[in-house]
Amino acid sequence: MAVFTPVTLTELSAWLQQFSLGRAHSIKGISSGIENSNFFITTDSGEFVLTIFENLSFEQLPFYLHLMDHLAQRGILVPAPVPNKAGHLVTALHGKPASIVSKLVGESQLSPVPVHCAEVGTMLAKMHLAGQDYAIKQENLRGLSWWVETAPKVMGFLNDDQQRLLSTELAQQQDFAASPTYQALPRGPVHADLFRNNVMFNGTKLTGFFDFYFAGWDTFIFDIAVTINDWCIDLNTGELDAARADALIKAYQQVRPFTHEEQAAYPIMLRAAALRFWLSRLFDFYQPREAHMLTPHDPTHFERILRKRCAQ
Ligand SMILES: Nc1ncnc2c1ncn2[C@@H]1O[C@H](COP(=O)(O)OP(=O)(O)OP(=O)(O)O)[C@@H](O)[C@H]1O
Ligand SMILES: N[C@@H](CCO)C(=O)O
Repeated sequence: MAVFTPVTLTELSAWLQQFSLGRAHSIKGISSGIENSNFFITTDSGEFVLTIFENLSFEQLPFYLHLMDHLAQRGILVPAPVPNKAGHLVTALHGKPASIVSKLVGESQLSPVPVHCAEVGTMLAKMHLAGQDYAIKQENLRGLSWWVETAPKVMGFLNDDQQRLLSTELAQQQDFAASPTYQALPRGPVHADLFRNNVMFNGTKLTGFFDFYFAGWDTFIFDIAVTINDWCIDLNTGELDAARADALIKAYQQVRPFTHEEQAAYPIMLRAAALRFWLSRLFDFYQPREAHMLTPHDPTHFERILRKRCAQ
């Protein structure tokens, strides 16, 4: 279970006094996350999710929490952050930044069909539009600069063929990032990690996007590519499923049509999105942090997706 920072009910009860949520009834660690320590908590006011941030700083966090607040106020289905009595969305718990957000109803749809992908496409486009007047700017911390910084740290663990793939793809992404097409891509605050396990559904109805802690300013088409690379592929082969990808893109474009530059950038952005998660998974695999029974995600999954997207 990936709880890096354990919290007891007694500790929660004391900490919760700064909120207007009444008494704490229960706390239960959530095992599925790999980035932060997450807990379902029950209080006099109902059920919430408590997150202790393991990597993000007090300075970086307002971007994510105010973004969720901004989006929620514009009708995008996302968890609402709960302020403490002083109005702060982030406060220290065990010396680390922590926050409470509302608990979404529903469950993850891990075997999506086109109707789920269409729901995701529609909400993603609405989210991109709703974020356009968001005032706080913070770059995608897992963007190109991080790829350049991280590649040398994992290179020594790779075989020759993998090293070639990583170096070549990184160079091509750097070239593309310097191109006029890339510079002209529409951008804003994006989720940047909208995988199947970060969306809730009730049946075929989408009930929320969550886990915004990799969000940042980046191109909308990168966000779309990250989403397609998870929602619209066969997990066993890495092949794109045309019916699911078409459903997602068509639904997205009914709300926000692609620009000419986005059409052009789509194939290389599918590769960029695969590279980003290959790298982060390699990094987590070879440089693991302390956690109670953490199981890192398989890096070869995104290596295979990257190879497939390159071959297309
Ligand atoms: N607001 C929420 N409402 C309901 N469930 C939530 C909420 N936030 C998190 N969860 C639950 O907690 C689990 C882990 O949360 P989350 O994905 O945010 O963790 P994480 O550490 O950032 O993980 P990862 O980066 O691997 O996705 C989710 O799969 C979901 O079941
Ligand atoms: N979605 C990421 C985990 C970080 O949120 C992955 O599957 O590698």
